[in-house]
Amino acid sequence: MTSTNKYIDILKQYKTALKDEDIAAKVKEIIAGKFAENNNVEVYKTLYSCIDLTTLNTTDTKEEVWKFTEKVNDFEGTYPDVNNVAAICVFPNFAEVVKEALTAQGVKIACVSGGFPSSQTFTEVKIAETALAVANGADEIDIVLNLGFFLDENYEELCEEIDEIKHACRDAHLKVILETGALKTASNIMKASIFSLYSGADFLKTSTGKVYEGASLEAAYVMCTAIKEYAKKTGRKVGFKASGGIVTTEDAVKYYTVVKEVLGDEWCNNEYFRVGASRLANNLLDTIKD
Ligand SMILES: O=C[C@H](O)COP(=O)(O)O
Repeated sequence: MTSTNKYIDILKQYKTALKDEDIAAKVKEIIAGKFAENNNVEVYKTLYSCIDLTTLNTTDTKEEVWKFTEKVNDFEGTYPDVNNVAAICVFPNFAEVVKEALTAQGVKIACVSGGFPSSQTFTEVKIAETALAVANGADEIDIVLNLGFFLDENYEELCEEIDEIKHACRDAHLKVILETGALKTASNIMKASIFSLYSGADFLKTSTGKVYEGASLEAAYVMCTAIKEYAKKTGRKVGFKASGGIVTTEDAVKYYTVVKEVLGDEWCNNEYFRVGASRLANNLLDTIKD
């Protein structure tokens, strides 16, 4: 068997021929039936603790990243019954700054890597960037799947590259971003999810929040379905991260609702669910205070 066949055989174990209109109908049904029961302050608090608080600006400076981290430190004890965010997410060259500034307990350092956000660079560069981020303090690495390989159906190189980056992560968790806005169809999103899962992803993440359309509930539904089926077949639980354009409490509760309905309560905590966002945290706090 050639190694290309190996990847085709993996796909055959899953239902990958999905109709976009069926997925849209399913999501509509879930939100109509279940959103209201999750739209409460306890869920807002859980969501706050699932945030990967993100700054990914071309203009970010060391001083700004330091101040950004201090805000997370200052949060401790401000709301005694609200846990801090899950992680601070920055460009890899700022891992060291966050590591030095961070005093808040339990908050992880997440770094985008691997030629983020395009993923268009040499595999060797992606590996080196990842290894440097980890050496500088990253607990979590967010990379973008190589969409060029995916669209070329070059599944072998696609999966091997993720696997090599996973090794460079050592003990750090690897999140694989599918860039669902570029993949467009539910079938593509399902296939990209499966390849990422079998290449060692610890989390599947929807989007970079750059250039392409960000997260969608339909993409979340497909990715969570892949995670569920994969967990059933292999016994390995992989997390889900929604990111890109998630701003309001209502947006966040909708993603929580999809995760809960597809994956269940076991996934509704920051070990298995994250929301990557630069603008959500204060909105959630405002709704918690009201
Ligand atoms: O990974 C996180 C995203 O880049 C955040 O996107 P956002 O700025 O739309 O919240």
